[in-house]
Amino acid sequence: MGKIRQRIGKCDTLGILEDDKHWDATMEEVVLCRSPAKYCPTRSSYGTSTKKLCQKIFFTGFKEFIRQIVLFSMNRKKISDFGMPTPQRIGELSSAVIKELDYDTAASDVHNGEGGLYFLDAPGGKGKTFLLNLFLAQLRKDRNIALAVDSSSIAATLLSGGRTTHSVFKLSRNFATEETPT
Ligand SMILES: Nc1ncnc2c1ncn2[C@@H]1O[C@H](COP(=O)(O)OP(=O)(O)OP(=O)(O)O)[C@@H](O)[C@H]1O
Repeated sequence: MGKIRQRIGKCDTLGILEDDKHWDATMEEVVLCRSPAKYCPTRSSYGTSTKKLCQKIFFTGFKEFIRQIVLFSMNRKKISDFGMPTPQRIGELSSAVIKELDYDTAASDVHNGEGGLYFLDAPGGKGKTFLLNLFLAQLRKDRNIALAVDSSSIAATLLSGGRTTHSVFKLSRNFATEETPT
C-alpha cells in the first residue's frame, strides 16, 4: 500500500496522472464567465452527465455555486412576489412611485415603520449615490437590515453592499417569456 502511494505521488509530480484538477479549472472558468442562472440546465436536459458533473462540483468546493444553480432552477420569482411594484418601462411614471426622495422624509418613514417608493433624480455628480449610501449607512448603524439592489451589476457596485436585484431576490431572468422583466 505504501509503495502504491509512493508511485501515485511520483506520477502526480510528473503530471502524468489524470486527477480532478481539470474539473476545478473548468468550474473556476464557469464561475468567472457565467452566472449560475445561465449555467443552469433546463429540466428536460438534466441528464446523467449533468448530475455527475453537479455531484463532482459539489465535492470539489463549489457549494455556493451549486446552491445558486439550485435556487435559480427552483425559485423563479417576480419582484411583485415581494410586495414591490413591477417597474414600468414605458408610458407614465408608475403611480406607486409616490414621492421625490428627500432624506428626512424617507428616514422618518422608515423610522415609523412605513414603506414607500421614492424617485431620485439629479444631474450627474450631484450626489445621488452619496445620498443613497448615507441612507444605507444610517439604517445599518441602527442595526436595521438595508438591502441595496440595482438592476445592473455595474450600478450595484456603486452602492454599499450592493447586489443585483435578480441575485438577491432570485428573480426570473427569462426575458423572452416574461411580460414585464425586471
Ligand atoms: N453632500 C456631499 N458631501 C460631500 N461630498 C459629496 C456630497 N454629495 C456628493 N459628494 C461627492 O461628490 C461626488 C459625486 O457624487 P455622486 O457620485 O454621489 O453623484 P451622482 O449623482 O451619483 O453621480 P452620477 O449620476 O454620475 O452617478 C462624489 O465624490 C461624492 O463623494
